[in-house]
Amino acid sequence: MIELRHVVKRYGEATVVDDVSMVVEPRTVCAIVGTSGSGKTTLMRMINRMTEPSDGKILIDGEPNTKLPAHELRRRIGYVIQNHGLFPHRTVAENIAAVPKLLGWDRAKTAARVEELLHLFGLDPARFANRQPHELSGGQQQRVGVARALAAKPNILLMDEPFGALDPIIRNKAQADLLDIQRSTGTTVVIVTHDMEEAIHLGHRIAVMDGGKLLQYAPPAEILAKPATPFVEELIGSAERPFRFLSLGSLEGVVEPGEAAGAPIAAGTNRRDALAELLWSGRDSAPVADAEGRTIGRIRTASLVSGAARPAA
Ligand SMILES: Nc1ncnc2c1ncn2[C@@H]1O[C@H](COP(=O)(O)OP(=O)(O)OP(=O)(O)O)[C@@H](O)[C@H]1O
Repeated sequence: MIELRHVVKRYGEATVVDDVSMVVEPRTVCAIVGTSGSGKTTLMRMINRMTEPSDGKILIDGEPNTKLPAHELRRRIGYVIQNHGLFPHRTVAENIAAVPKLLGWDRAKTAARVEELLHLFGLDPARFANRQPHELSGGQQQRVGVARALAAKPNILLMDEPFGALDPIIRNKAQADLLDIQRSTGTTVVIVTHDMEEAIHLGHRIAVMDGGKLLQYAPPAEILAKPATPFVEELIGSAERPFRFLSLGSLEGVVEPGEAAGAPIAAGTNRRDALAELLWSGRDSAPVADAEGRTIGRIRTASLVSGAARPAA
């Protein structure tokens, strides 16, 4: 658990993080969103003391983060930045092994971990382990950046706009991979992003920053349904709001008995994607199939549309 208590950062006269208190529960993803210069990165960097607060306290699993020397704390917390920050003259394997090496892991254990991570991120060790970062695509470099941050199995992973430089398709894949890995390892993730879409997709809770202040800290559904201020509402984007709301919902609850024509929609599809499929194929209903391909009922455009309405207060 990460707990921020009245955290403040000042640079000269400017207060860039202004009395922020929040708790990130273990095994969850917290997405920090806000406009440029709102203090997102500064807030996150105070967790691993890349930036020291001017005031306030940060506790990790109940202990002040000042208990360990800063460099030791940083080795225990994974950190990923936008342009991956890989060492350019080291191989992929050496990059991933950097923190285990600092922690004094033996060769065999380190090599096994590097191999495990390369497999996990879909990078065949025989092809990729000995390449240098410039011999990889942007998406591959970013995967190596995340693998490196996870190498020593940190409980906490901090990510600063990690997918900002990726094209939309690779970005979706990187987000899906992150969620899979987060679920399977139980890592607590704090991710800074400009993109509300990304925050809604990844975050169990979203922290909205503006001018150094934490305006709202709540689960995505609550941010969408009850934005705390006009700024939060603006950030959500009123035109996008119903669709973002739909994207949070599964088909469970809207599947009804009955038949429908045409290609089935997978039961694991979110409501927004299912609606898009119905609209695009010009149907007002579609069969729904489970993972084995068995039809389990149908969905109707009308019931998806009514689920996009603002929830009753
Ligand atoms: N070392 C520093 N010295 C002085 N001012 C700083 C320093 N680091 C950050 N700032 C200022 O603090 C404010 C918040 O910066 P920060 O990087 O946290 O914002 P951000 O929300 O992450 O922005 P972006 O999305 O553009 O990265 C900015 O006005 C920035 O200029």
